[in-house]
Amino acid sequence: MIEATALTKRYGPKTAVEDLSFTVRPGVVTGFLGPNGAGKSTTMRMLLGLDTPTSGRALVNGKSYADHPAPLHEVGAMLEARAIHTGRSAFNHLLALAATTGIPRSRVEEVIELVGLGDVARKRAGSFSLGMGQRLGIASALLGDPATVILDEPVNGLDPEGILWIRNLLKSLAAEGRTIFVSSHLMSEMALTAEHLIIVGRGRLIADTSVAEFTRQASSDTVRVRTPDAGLLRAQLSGPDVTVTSAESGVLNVTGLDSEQIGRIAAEHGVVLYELTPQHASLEEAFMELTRDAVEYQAAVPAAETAVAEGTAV
Ligand SMILES: Nc1ncnc2c1ncn2[C@@H]1O[C@H](COP(=O)(O)OP(=O)(O)OP(=O)(O)O)[C@@H](O)[C@H]1O
Repeated sequence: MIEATALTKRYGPKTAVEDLSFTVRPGVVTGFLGPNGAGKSTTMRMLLGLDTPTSGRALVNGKSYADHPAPLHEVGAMLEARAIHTGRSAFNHLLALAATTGIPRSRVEEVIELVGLGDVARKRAGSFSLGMGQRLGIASALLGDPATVILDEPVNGLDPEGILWIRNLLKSLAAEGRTIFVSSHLMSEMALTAEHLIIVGRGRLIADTSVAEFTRQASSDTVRVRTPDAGLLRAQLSGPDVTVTSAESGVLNVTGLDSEQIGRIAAEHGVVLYELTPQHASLEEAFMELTRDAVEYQAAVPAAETAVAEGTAV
């Protein structure tokens, strides 16, 4: 369990995290999402005692990181996958880490198998690909068999097979009852991996929601209708909450009625339909919309596009 309460971090005049409160529960993967510079890494560093909050509190399994007598058994983390001694083999890297915390050699062998590094464990970690480095970072995080696992952008730069592997691993760790908190700036990836989402922007909480709820809200209720009788159908689709727009000939975009209702009205009036499609905004679009104002370094949008986006005729 992770509990952040009114967490704030300032670096001089820069506020990286501001009054951030959330709870991460065991048993599900929780995604920590936000655009670049939103404060995800800073929050994770405070959870791990690597940064001191300016104010507020960060607890992992009921205590601050520093108050745990054996923190590696409580929380395993990967913040910087490449923070390893490149001259050492993966096996020796993990063995050295284990030795400092009284973890037996057998556990080192266990995590090497768990992350699929068995064949290369004796090779120098410096020769590892990005994916192998990520696996080694995750092996280090899991070494102490921790109840809570915190990973900062673990899928960054991985190939599809590596992404699928991490996704399945995180789900299985959560199914064992662990607390899994994983950051990303990719909504589409998190939607496939996480069950719950904490979304931040400019250091502040924007949303604390389940993936299912986020997906439901992201789905717009517009239905695209293609018909040779657009004028006739349009006249029949009236109602106080119904809006019909048309951007191209023979195509109507209808809100306020679902596809079944539109299909029935069309049938009643003998209108031929070529297409009747509910439209869904992509999760990535919904995420970008939600965090639009919180993006720190926005690309300049040409004036004409801004006008169109804001509904101004140009
Ligand atoms: N040590 C520091 N000194 C000054 N500013 C910092 C420091 N660390 C982070 N910041 C600033 O705080 C803000 C939050 O940074 P942070 O790295 O936590 O964001 P993030 O969400 O992890 O972003 P990214 O996805 O780019 O890693 C940024 O504006 C960053 O420049």
